[in-house]
Amino acid sequence: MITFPNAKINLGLSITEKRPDGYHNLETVFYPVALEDALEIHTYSQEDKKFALYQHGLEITGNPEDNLVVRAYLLLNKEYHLPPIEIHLYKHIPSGAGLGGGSADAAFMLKLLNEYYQLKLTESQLEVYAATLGADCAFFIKNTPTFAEGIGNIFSPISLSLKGYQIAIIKPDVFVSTREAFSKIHPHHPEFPIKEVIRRPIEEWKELLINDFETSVFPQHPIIKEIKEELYCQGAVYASMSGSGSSVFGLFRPECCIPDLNFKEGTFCYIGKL
Ligand SMILES: C[C@@](CO)(OP(=O)(O)O)[C@H](O)COP(=O)(O)OP(=O)(O)OC[C@H]1O[C@@H](n2ccc(N)nc2=O)[C@H](O)[C@@H]1O
Ligand SMILES: Nc1ncnc2c1ncn2[C@@H]1O[C@H](COP(=O)(O)OP(=O)(O)O)[C@@H](O)[C@H]1O
Repeated sequence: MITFPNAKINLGLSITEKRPDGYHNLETVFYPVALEDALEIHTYSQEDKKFALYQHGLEITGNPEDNLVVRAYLLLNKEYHLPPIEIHLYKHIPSGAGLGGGSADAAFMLKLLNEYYQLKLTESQLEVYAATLGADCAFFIKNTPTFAEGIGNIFSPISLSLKGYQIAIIKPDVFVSTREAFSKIHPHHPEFPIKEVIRRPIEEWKELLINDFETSVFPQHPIIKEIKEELYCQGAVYASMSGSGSSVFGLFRPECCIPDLNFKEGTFCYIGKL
């Protein structure tokens, strides 16, 4: 059985408080994007191993046992004693990009196992499992536009449709550590709350909808700022870094003809429709 885990972008991201546990409270809107990995599972015929993971496409750092699809499988296996499985993961969403690719894979693995082995888990139960695998992971269970607060794990649905808009996602060949990006932030409540800004016309977002990580990440990686500026030059109605970077997205009007985007070699570029 096969499924296609998709990426997300952050529309605005405010880091509001540092918590006693070292984590930060934040506010953001997660919006799904049709940039997809492919994830396939089969019951494994050789029963001497619990799982075998075959990776294709873009590279993922770390050991196979730490891959979030494996962690999702082991999590459900602990409770439901699942048969051994063979996993094929084709990575198309770049990692460490602020696009939630790892979290999407984990959440879609939970949904896939639920269906394949008829575990009859409800959406709420899947969300509880997903939340243990990563702060934003549970978002991908419903996978609809969502306002997130807390450490990025308390969700409320929002009514927002960007259907028809085009999106360009550009990721330069630089790595941003999420932990380090957080450590450079001075938390504060935003002047214009994201939940309100998002209801305003998209033309106003450029001035009002802010990703706080840009302030801490841009000075260290000017290339990310340059990409954002280039997307505006090319006609984006709104452009921003996603999450803690290093990808930047630009939203273009449905009728806009996105010109050829020429970035340095090694830069990931995706153009699609919302
Ligand atoms: C901030 C967001 C917004 O979308 O960034 P992106 O991952 O999308 O870039 C996410 O919520 C990130 O979630 P996730 O990527 O799962 O972060 P984790 O691995 O749980 O945390 C990495 C490190 O970031 C810090 N961290 C993370 C989340 C949070 N609310 N406060 C924090 O201070 C902690 O130091 C933690 O050790
Ligand atoms: N299936 C997976 N896909 C991508 N990254 C994964 C996966 N499993 C584990 N990881 C690890 O998770 C980290 C964060 O990945 P990802 O969620 O794609 O980035 P981001 O948090 O920037 O959105 C990577 O450093 C990678 O080593």
